[in-house]
Amino acid sequence: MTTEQVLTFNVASVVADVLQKHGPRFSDINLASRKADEASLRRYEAAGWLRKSVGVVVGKDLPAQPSEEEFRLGLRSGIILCNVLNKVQPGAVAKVVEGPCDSVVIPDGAALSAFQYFENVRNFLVAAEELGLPTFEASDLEQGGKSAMARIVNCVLALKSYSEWKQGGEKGPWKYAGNLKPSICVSGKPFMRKTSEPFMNSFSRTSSGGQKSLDGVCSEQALNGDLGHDLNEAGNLRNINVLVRAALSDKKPEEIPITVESMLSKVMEEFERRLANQNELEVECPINKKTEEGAATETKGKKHANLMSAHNEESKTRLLKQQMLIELQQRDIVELKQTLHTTKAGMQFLQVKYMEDLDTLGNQLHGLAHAASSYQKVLEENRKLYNQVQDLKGNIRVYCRVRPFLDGQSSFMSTVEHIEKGDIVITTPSKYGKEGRKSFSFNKVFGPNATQAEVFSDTRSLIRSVLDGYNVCIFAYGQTGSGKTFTMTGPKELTEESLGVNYRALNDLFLISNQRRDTIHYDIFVQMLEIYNEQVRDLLKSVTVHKIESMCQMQTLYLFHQQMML
Ligand SMILES: Nc1ncnc2c1ncn2[C@@H]1O[C@H](COP(=O)(O)OP(=O)(O)OP(=O)(O)O)[C@@H](O)[C@H]1O
Repeated sequence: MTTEQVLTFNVASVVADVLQKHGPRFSDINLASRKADEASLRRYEAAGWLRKSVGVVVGKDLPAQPSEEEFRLGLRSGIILCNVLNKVQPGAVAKVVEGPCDSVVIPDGAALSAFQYFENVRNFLVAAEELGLPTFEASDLEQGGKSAMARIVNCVLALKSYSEWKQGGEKGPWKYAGNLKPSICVSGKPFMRKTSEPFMNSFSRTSSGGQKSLDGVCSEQALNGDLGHDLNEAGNLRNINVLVRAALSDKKPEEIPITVESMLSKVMEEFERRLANQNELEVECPINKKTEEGAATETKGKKHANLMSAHNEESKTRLLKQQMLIELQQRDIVELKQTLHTTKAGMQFLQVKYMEDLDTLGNQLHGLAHAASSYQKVLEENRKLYNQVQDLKGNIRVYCRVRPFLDGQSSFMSTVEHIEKGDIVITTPSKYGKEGRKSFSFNKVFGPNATQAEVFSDTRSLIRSVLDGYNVCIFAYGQTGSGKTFTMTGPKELTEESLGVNYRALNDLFLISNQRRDTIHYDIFVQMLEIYNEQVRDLLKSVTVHKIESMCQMQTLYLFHQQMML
């Protein structure tokens, strides 16, 4: 086929058909919803044009963007349709019933009005058919339904197209939906009103003249399932985008070029098939060979050729874009792989380092445990040595403390002549010679000025021996008023400095036991006893009295009362 010939189909519809037929998952992209949107757009277009054509007053019943039902009701009376048709083709409808009953009130208004409507609709349909427009059935306006609406909208849009063709000066043959208008194709066939035909038959879109005209073919094509694609080229272009995306959406990047290639080859096949069909049709239809139509056909052919090349260009551009996208994604994948590799290596390095750190920590812990056990051994050794020192110092230690003069006593009455470390010399003025001067030796002698802390300092080491498991006994001995209570407890008004041996010993006992609490658990018990006139009295259990003999058998005694007598 040469480019001079006219294409009776558009390229976009071929591509859309192929994509619909072969595009995978086409049904998944909600075809129904897309068709509904498309139908709505077409309906709005038809309604808008009708309203514009007939004006606000006549078109008051038809909203600008009507629903299917509103569209049907708006056109049901046929008034708008007839008026529009008369505007496009003056005199096409001879009589238009403007009111439901021409202002005559009829009791059974609804039925009669319906008849009046049929009259309008019938007249419109007859006139439209004579013009070669795709028509619908009068019952379509009564019953409604999707396919009925599609037929009505198609008819209105065809009328619109026809009107635009006329307004454009009727240049070239009028074509709608890719088919030449039969009034031009079929030469010598005048427009004929068929008002004399039976009412219902006159509404049939296929029965005109008892045979199917080219209009009929056109109508049939327009009314089949692909109505929207064949009628609206711009819509087809939009659809192609949607279909291409749908066909490629679930494909892997490496599959896209193969898929696109296969789609294009199918488009070419379909295109060639349709060309062949058209050739056959042209052979059968000598009308197309009219010389007066040659120029127009040539122009149309060129237009289609241009359109085809534009489509090819567009397809190539799209293919290039997709290839670029694929390359970009492949680069991203390579980068991601590298990142993954680096991260993996980093993780492995961290794992090795973590294991090394764990080993080091384990070794250090082992060293610490070893040091701790050594420390315990050293500590034990130290304890033994400490207590051996205590033994060497003497198991029994005797200290002497000289009480100072009390208030009211004169110091020149003192019998203490001399004190030096562990020795004290006492003089008795009433006796002379050897008897008047006596010397005594102790572990240590504390003079009248010795403080409570100094007295306790020599006793302190024994408290630690108690906690090491040794028995210790501390007691004070002396005549009445010599200062036993003062040394062991302290004065009546106690201060930190004046605390006696008992308080200080107990403080040390709890302090050391607390320091050792992590390694040794101590239970500490206290007894408070009074021994008087050879009788022992438990001050915490005042009823129990023991003989002094039984008391002597006790191996451990932590605390002694200041008046303990042996
Ligand atoms: N080193 C001292 N410094 C100051 N005052 C002391 C000292 N020793 C004892 N005194 C005082 O001497 C007095 C008698 O002391 P304390 O009561 O301790 O004697 P005691 O031996 O316990 O007597 P008793 O056997 O009758 O109970 C108290 O008033 C006490 O405060």
